[in-house]
Amino acid sequence: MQSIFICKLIFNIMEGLKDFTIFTKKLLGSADTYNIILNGEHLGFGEKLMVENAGYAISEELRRRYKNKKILFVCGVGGKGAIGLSAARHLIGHASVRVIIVGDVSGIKNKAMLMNYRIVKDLIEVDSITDSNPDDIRRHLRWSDVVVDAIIGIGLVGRLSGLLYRTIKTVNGAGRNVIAIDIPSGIDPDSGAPNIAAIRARQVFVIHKQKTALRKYNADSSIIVDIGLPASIELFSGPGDVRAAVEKQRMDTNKYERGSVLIIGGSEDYRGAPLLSAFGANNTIAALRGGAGYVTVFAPDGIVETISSKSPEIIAKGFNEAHFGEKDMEKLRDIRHNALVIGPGLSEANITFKVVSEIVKYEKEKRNSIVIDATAIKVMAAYKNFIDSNMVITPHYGEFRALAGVDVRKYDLGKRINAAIDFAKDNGCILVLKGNETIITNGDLVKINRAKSPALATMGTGDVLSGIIAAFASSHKNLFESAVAGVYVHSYLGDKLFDEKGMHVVATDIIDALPSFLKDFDVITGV
Ligand SMILES: NC(=O)C1=CN([C@@H]2O[C@H](COP(=O)(O)OP(=O)(O)OC[C@H]3O[C@@H](n4cnc5c(N)ncnc54)[C@H](O)[C@@H]3O)[C@@H](O)[C@H]2O)[C@@H](O)CC1
Repeated sequence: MQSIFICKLIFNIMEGLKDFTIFTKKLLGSADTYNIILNGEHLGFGEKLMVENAGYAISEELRRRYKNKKILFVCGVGGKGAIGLSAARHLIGHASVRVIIVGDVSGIKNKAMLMNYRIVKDLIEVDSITDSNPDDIRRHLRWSDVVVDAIIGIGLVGRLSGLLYRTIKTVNGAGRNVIAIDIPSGIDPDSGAPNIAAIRARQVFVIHKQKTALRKYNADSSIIVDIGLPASIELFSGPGDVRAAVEKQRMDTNKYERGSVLIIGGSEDYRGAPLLSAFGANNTIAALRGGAGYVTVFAPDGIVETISSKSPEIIAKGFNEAHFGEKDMEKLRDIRHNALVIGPGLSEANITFKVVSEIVKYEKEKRNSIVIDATAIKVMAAYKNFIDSNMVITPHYGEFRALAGVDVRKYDLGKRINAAIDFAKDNGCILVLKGNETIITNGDLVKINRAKSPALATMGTGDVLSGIIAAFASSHKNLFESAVAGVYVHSYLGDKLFDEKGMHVVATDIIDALPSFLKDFDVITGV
C-alpha cells in the first residue's frame, strides 16, 4: 500500500518538477550512503536487496565486457565483499570465476555476505586468505585476466590492517586489469586520500551515485551501477536523517559543550508556548547527550515566576516587557546558548524592529543558529532583510502567505516545493514549510516529511518542533540537516503516539516520548 502511494506521490512531484534528482545530493559521502541504507531499511528496501541488485547489475556489466575472460573476485567480509560475492554468484556459469575471501570467514557478520558465501562455496571452491597464508592470493592472480576489487569500501576506519595492506599491494603488483566496486579499497571514504595502500583500479563501478571519495581518483572510466533504489529513499526523510544530525558524544563531555538553547518567547496570554519549546529542546538534548542539557527561557518579566515554577530543569530569565532595552540585551548576551528559538507565545508588542535587529546581529556574530517561529515569523515578514543563512524559518501555510505573499494551500506538492525553494533561495535561509507533507529546503536540497496521521494538528506541537530543531542545531553544524532531523523525529513520534492514543495526543506526549526514541541513535566514543 505504502509503496503504491509513494510511487503516486513521486509521479505527482515529477509532473510539477520534471526531475526529483535535482533536489538530492549530487555526490555522496560515506555518512550519506549509510543514511540512505538506513532510510531504505525503513521503507522495506533492505540492504540485502541493495546488495542483490548491485551484484546482479555488476555481473551483467562484467558479462557484457569480459565474456571470455577469467575473473577473480577479491572480497572482504563487509558490505562491499557481499556485493562482490553476489556478482560472482550471478556470473558463475557465464564466465570463468574464482572467489577469494580476505579475512576470517568464521567472523562474517554481514547477512548478505553470509548468504552469498554459503551459496557460492557450494558451487565453486572459495579460498580465504588470512595472516597465516597471505600469499596464497598470488596463484589466483596469475590465473586471472580481470580482478574485481570487493575488499573494503566506505566502511574503512583508521589504518588498514596488515592483511588488507598486503593484499592491496599484491593485487596492485600483479598488473591485472582491476575493477573496483563502489570506491577502490584503501581510499578514504570521504576525501579519497589513500590509506597506507590503495587499490589502483582502471575502472570503478560506483554503486547508486557518484561518491565524494572519487572526486580526484584517476581511473580510465567509472560507471554508475543502478541498484534500483526508489527516489523516495533520498527525497523523503527517515531515520537516516536523524543519524546524520546526531553528533558522536565523548564520555567526558560536559553539559555546556553539548549545546545549549535559548528560547525567547511568552506573553501574558501565552505562558505555556515557550515552555513547550524549552521542554522539547531539553528532552532532545538530554536524549542525544545523556543527562539534562542547558535550556533557558527568556520571557517578559511578568511571567518569569510562572515559568520557573513549572520545572527545575529550565532556567527562566525576564526582560522588560514594556521596553526591551540595552539591559535586556546584556542579559541575553550573558545567557549561554548556541542555538536560539525566537517567537513561541511572544507578543508582537515585545519585539520591535530594533530588538529583532540587535538580537539577529548578535546571534550572527556568535555564529549561533536561530529558529524563527510563530510571532517572530510575522516580524520577519515585515523585515525580510534580516533573514540570513543561520536561520530556520518554520511557517505553516498561513504564515508562509504573510512571509512570501503566496498562498500554497491549493497547490499540489510539486508547486509547493517550487514555492518553498524560491523563498529559501531568494532569502538565503532554511525553510520548513509545515503541513501534512512538510517541505524542508535550503534552496538547493529538498526533503519531504510525510505525516501518516493528523496527530500533530493540535496546540503547542509547533512550539515543541522549534525546540527540537534548535536542540539538534545546538550541537550539529549543518542547519539544514538539523531541521530535517527535527521535523522527522517530531512527525515520527506524532504518528507513533497516534497509533496508541488516536486524536488524543497532546504536545507534552511528544516531549515525553523523545528520549526513548532518540536513545537508539546514540554514538558514544571513548568508552
Ligand atoms: N547505496 C550504496 O552506495 C550502497 C553501498 N553498499 C556497499 O556496502 C559498503 C559498505 O559496507 P560496510 O559498512 O560493511 O563496509 P565495507 O565493506 O567497506 O567494510 C567494512 C569491513 O571492513 C572492516 N574494516 C574497517 N576498517 C578497517 C581497517 N582499517 N582495516 C581492516 N579492516 C577494516 C570492518 O571491520 C568491516 O568488516 C559500501 O562500500 C558499498 O560497496 C551496499 O551496502 C548497498 C548500498
